[in-house]
Amino acid sequence: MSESSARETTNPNESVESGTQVGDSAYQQPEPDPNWSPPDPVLSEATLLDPLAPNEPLEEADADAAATKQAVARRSSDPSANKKKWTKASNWRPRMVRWQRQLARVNAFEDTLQSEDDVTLRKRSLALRYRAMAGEKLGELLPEAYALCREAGRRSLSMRHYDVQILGGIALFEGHITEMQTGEGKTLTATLPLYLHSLVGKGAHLATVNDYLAKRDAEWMMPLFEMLGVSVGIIQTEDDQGGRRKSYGAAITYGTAKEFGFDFLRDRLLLRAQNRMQTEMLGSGEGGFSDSGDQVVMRGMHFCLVDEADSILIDEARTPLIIGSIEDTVRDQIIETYKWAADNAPLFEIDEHFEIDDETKRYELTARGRSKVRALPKSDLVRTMGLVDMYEYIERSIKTHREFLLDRQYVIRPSEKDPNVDEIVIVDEFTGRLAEGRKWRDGIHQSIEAKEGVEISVPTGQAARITVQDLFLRYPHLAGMTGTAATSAGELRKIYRTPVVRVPTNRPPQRVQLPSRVFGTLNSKFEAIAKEVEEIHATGRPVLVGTRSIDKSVLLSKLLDDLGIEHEVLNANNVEREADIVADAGGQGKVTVATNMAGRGTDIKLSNDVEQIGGMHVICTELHDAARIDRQLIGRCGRQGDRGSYRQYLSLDDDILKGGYGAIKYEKLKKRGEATSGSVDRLAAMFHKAQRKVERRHFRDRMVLMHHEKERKKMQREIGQDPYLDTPD
Ligand SMILES: Nc1ncnc2c1ncn2[C@@H]1O[C@H](COP(=O)(O)OP(=O)(O)OP(=O)(O)O)[C@@H](O)[C@H]1O
Repeated sequence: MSESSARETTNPNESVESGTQVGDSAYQQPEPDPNWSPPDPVLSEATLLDPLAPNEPLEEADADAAATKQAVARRSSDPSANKKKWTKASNWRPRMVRWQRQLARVNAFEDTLQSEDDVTLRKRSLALRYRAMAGEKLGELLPEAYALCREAGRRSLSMRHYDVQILGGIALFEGHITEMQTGEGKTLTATLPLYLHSLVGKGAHLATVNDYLAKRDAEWMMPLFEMLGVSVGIIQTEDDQGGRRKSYGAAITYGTAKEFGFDFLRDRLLLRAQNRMQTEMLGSGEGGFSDSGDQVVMRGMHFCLVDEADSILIDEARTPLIIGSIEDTVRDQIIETYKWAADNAPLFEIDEHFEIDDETKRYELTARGRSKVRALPKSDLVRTMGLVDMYEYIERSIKTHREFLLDRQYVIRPSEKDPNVDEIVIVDEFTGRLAEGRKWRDGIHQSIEAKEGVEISVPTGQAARITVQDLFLRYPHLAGMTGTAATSAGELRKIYRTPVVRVPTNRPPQRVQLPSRVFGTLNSKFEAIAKEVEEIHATGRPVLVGTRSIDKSVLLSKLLDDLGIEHEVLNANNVEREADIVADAGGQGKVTVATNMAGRGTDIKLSNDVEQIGGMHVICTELHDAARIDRQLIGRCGRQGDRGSYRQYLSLDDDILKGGYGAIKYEKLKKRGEATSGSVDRLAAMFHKAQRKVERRHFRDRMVLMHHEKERKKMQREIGQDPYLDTPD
């Protein structure tokens, strides 16, 4: 079938190919420009986007937030990040001119530094630290600090920061979120502001999305920091308090946003406990000194660079971080009810016994459904549960039966604590990795445990909580990096006061988008995907196929086996071989089927021969809930100006349609889609519309959470309680 010709179909099982490129405009890669030349170190207005509209004053969400308030005030009073300066579009140009001058100053150091030995570099670094500690402005130290970093990168990692990376680093120092294309080297760029901010000795944090990336990036960049005499700490979920304290004691600390948040909460709980003890001892005449041996692990919050900023600052912001407290006294009753609901949920029929609200995704029993609940046999323990609670248990269990599926949203694994006991481990929707230690809230996790017959983890009350928004607003200096911030720029600016700038690529992008294909059914889509793999594989180009879930990676693997195509599968069940699989994936004739694990942080290097025959081809088998995740997969090809191509496959069975339009509308749309004789572009647009609907729903969830948290904290403060700690002071 020709790539360029659009055609129409009425057969749902047949592939439909769109004649033009479809979808988000962000997907559309320009044809490589033959006249392209490396970006002028001087950014042009066209390449560096204006950071949108003026910054609105941050609504004083919570007054506790004395610290938050101060942090924001400090950020605003920083001359380089002065809020007022952002209010006029005309003020954008002076900033660019300033950044260009800074870059020239960085470059001016290069020859001198290159002629110096390692010891002299380190002495320079030490001298910078003294100057910073003595109160010299970091902006003044920036040119030498960035030049030192660049030289250390060149010597220790054989990577010299490109000019565009230095410019990105300057924007980060000034509190921006920089949008850098996938594969442009965010990891190396991060070293610049981290090093500069670390000079004042208050710690610089890099927050990323998972333990794996925190460790990988820290270890990768470690030689550079070591050359400059800067210590690096890494926080991992399994670390004990002592290990954490040591890591936070380092000049630069890599960790996940989640761990930073939990450490903040644990420290806060500890401080309160110590204060209480001290007060009690004073009251009992024992004197005011107490030393329980426990110490807080963090040493304040000074600068945080958020990697994958939209993922952390936006996606993760939907759920607050919560530390659980003591066991619930009605534990047995609750466990028994979860089991009872799991056993009975499959007896309930959609429409007859329950309905699903398209907008809110809430499951609600109908009158017949409720009477069915009342009629169900129950043990004494369940019977003592309130009727309304019983309805809720059943509704929740119906939801988990329908929406939470084994090998998609979760896997069952022997527990790390006790290998004889199985446990549910969430598969992170955005990274495809196992999210060890994370649990769904609102009883969903327990409901799934009951469904799968594994031990039900005792639901706990909560002792402390913080939202991602509150956490990051506590840092006086905040910046972020991402491959895909532009779509979230408004939200980021409004909540975090961080303007978004786009940094140009170092070499021209050469990634080519092939027209999307739409199918009637999932099976016909996967068969066509397998055929495309076969065709591209025959040319020798490596192929990477991204699937949305583990079970679909297994399905495709079977189809490829049938065609006799040798391939590797990378999913959360196969983590041990990840490094080997990724190292090989860019070789000639390699085929790799991967879940979103092959997203952010997967740097597939092409072998030399592959670049000549067209680079890697990426196949996206389904749209994800966030367009950003699709772009991350696409970003595995065409990195650093390499050649590459990608194609999006869609089918009317795809989850995104159901998720976006709701079950009832989806059925109607499906019928229309099957019978459509209209434009294929319109069909594909329907999928992207569904994706935007899901994104908008998530946005609303975050706004509701923020509003709710704001009210909650106001109330806590009114009654004189710490807004982050839930049990009474
Ligand atoms: N200045 C440089 N000189 C040489 N190689 C570089 C430079 N900067 C980045 N690279 C290379 O570019 C590749 C991509 O880097 P990195 O993984 O940090 O990109 P990224 O922007 O984080 O991508 P993604 O968002 O897809 O994870 C790596 O192989 C890295 O070695």
